[in-house]
Amino acid sequence: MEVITVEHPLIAHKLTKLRDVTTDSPTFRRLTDELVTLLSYEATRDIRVTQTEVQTPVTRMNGTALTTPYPLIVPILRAGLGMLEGVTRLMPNAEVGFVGMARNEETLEPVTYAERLPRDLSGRQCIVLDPMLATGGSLGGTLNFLASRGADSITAICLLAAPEGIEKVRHLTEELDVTTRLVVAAVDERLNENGYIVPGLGDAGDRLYGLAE
Ligand SMILES: O=P(O)(O)OC[C@H]1O[C@H](OP(=O)(O)OP(=O)(O)O)[C@H](O)[C@@H]1O
Ligand SMILES: O=c1cc[nH]c(=O)[nH]1
Ligand SMILES: [Mg+2]
Repeated sequence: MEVITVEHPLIAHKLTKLRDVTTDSPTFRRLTDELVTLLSYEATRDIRVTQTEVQTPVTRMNGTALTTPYPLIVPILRAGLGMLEGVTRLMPNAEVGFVGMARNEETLEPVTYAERLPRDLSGRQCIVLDPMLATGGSLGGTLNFLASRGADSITAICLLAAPEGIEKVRHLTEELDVTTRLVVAAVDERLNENGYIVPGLGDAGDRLYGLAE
């Protein structure tokens, strides 16, 4: 699995604001949206394209069009939903599949409560959205769903990742034999005893949408 940490002053600035405990929900949502749009620039670098002719006001020329079908966009609910608009704004015609997972905060294992994905993803590129890659259980489970339906190239966009989660997902993708890239704004130090990313930004879902229960 290729891991791309996008180093850019705008990303570092917005991520710092996002981490700030005093940042309120509306600002957190806006910053998440802006960050995912910036990360998408790197995450879509290997998106498939075809040549197309275009008539300019002056002449005809060879141009570029995204190959259809576009990559399937898959936000992992809840927190991944906060990243959806930032990607679909760039590819308005892309299809969206959904995976709903909530981590059991005692076992740290993800529980899947929703799954709405196309049955056949043979030969399809997919872009998975989740702000946090902590133990890797949630992203790993989603990669399993996509690979079992035949997806052949998966890019995950995360805001923060822990080294422990990256290693777990790396092993899994070797087993699954699916080309996977991770595009991330920062790789943090570690997980704490509660499975939270340190220094991190807290619970991304709660900061976007309020306490779950
Ligand atoms: O790598 P992991 O250890 O699986 O942890 C990461 C997951 O935890 C968070 O979701 P959460 O379970 O809090 O659900 P939520 O989005 O509804 O808040 C986050 O958005 C990831 O999906
Ligand atoms: O730090 C973490 C770990 C898991 N999920 C989050 O939202 N934050
Ligand atoms: Mg949460």
